[in-house]
Amino acid sequence: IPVTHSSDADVLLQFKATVSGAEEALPDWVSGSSPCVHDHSNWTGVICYANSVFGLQLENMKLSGALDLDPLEALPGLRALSFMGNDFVGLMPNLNKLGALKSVYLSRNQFSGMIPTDVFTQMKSLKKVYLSQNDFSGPIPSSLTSIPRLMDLRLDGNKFSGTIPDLKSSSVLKLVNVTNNNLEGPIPKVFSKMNPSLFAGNKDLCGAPLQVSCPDIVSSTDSTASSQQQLLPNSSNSNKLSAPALVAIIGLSLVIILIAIACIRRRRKRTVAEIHMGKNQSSKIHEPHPHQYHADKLEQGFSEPKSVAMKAPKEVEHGKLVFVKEGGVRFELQDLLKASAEVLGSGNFGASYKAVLVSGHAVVVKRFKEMNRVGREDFQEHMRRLGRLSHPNLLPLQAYYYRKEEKLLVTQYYHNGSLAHLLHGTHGSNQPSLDWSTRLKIIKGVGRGLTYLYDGLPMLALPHGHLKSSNVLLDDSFEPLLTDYALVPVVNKTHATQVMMAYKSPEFTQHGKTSKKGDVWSFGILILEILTGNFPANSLGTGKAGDDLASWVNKVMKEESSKEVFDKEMKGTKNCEQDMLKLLHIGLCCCERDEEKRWELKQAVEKIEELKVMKGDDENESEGDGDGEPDSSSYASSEGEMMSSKDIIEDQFSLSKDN
Ligand SMILES: Nc1ncnc2c1ncn2[C@@H]1O[C@H](COP(=O)(O)OP(=O)(O)OP(=O)(O)O)[C@@H](O)[C@H]1O
Repeated sequence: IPVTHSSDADVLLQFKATVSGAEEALPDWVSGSSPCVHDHSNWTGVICYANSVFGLQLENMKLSGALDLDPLEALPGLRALSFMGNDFVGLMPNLNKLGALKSVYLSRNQFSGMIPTDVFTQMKSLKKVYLSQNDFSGPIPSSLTSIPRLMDLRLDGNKFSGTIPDLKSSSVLKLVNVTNNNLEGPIPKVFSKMNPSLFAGNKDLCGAPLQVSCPDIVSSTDSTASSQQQLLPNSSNSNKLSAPALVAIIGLSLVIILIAIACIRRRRKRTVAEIHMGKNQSSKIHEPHPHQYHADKLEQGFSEPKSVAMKAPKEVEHGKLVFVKEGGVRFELQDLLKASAEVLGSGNFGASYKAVLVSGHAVVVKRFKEMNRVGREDFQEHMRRLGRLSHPNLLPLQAYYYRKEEKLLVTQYYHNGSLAHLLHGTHGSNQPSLDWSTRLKIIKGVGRGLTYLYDGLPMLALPHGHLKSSNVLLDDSFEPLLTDYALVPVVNKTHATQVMMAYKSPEFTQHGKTSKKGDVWSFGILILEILTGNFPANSLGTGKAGDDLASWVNKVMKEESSKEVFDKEMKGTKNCEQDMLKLLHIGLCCCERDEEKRWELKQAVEKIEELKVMKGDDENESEGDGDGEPDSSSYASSEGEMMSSKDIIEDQFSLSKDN
């Protein structure tokens, strides 16, 4: 039997002995057995390739204490390490002896202190460095600038201070996230085109992409001064100006002032027109026919957002935003109104705007009409309840504004947008269609978020109530975040029954009653939408019974073949067909028309969790990520929990290919 060299086992056992909590978390790491057998992992959290250990994925295992990586030096094939979501403390572990690593994931621990400047000096192969949500302080280590292939750097949620080093040496850097630190000074030019929200929540950062200009530094003042000297007559010469020259200068200034006034007027007009356009779109969206809804939705919801001024609701100027969570960035309603805003779309309740505050913090403000089911006090109590919820797959509510006629709910902005946008919107060539492993990861996350809502809000008849693909946002690593959840108790009943997803369920449309399984039905539709790539128009409108997505899937499976059901744009499906069929079956069981026979959420989620997130190995997966590697879609590369062995295997492939 081809097994790992005994030395790999010895090394891992030696490492295990240094980690608190490993005894309970890694019971199958025992002497006498082997971490890899026939190329497959035989020990928890060990990833194997060519019968040797090349990855450790020890995430969310309650491991604690200091992390000493030195014993791992003796694993020649080691390329990826993930310890995310544990309770490790102390200084940043020493990576210097692990020079061949390609990915290091240490997010969501309690590492602290300054990171030595030279920690990454020997790490020439690193591509992904995740240090988010720890307690690191001091400057961002400058040795990061010496990593030639660094693609993805996450430093958010720490206490890094000082300036951001200029990472221009890494020509392939695609994403850097430094939100919520204490950074200051100019943002290096190389990041000027990135999303401003990736720099939000810092002490004093300035320059593009933020809309905060940096104070003049001496050299630029000097150069401005010298260029001014060239353009304007200096004082000693000014006496010598002739009368015609003076007339020309005054005339020119007047023309410039007139042009500026004209531009400001035109700009104002355009802004007002754009606001009107937003209103028209929102009235269009209430057209009764479901297909019309789809077409309008695609047209307005998924197109490029437009810049507008966010209009203050009447009297809003005097109101106060109420923040529902401790900590985090604080701002006033006035700051929101002053912020530059874009319409993201007009939904069933009102428009949603993206607003970028002067600090660079990007938020979404959703205006809710038809939200008067309860009075002010009960509304506030419900918002506080929502504020107490916390789960990686729920978009947290940050703040709300209450006024009888209209409410505003404020959440963080996510630049990847919604699942609906990714499935049905137009995406450029740099954003290929979602692959199988990413789709499964999204469904798993939605299931986890729903389970949390069911456990956290047992008193609600419909804990989500409005689950659909435009209410599933995606973070940078394509982890899903549910939004617009738990609003049924505060939405006017008639409006809720007309527009909210759970009221489109068969039991409500046929018998006018709701049950907790209404959310399961929406989940089933969402699963089918994700697998087929078809927009579930009928589940949103008043489609005939038997004319919905589930019936379509059943029909195609019966009359043609199950293969025909799946989205043709879904890549990475090779060798995953069994799991795809299983998931399709789970989706159908959640869509069962007979509520009695329909699965419980728990059952569905357990079945989904049994499916492993593994990337398929389609030969035709050719979209590169810019450095000639087979790991095509940037989003399939994992953020911690979903880092599959295949992901890491592909890292290994790319490494051997690069060398
Ligand atoms: N926090 C956010 N970050 C990024 N995009 C968002 C955010 N919240 C909403 N969006 C996007 O803005 C668009 C409009 O959302 P909105 O919630 O107003 O309408 P909807 O989800 O289409 O319909 P409904 O009102 O029925 O929920 C959608 O494409 C949605 O995905």
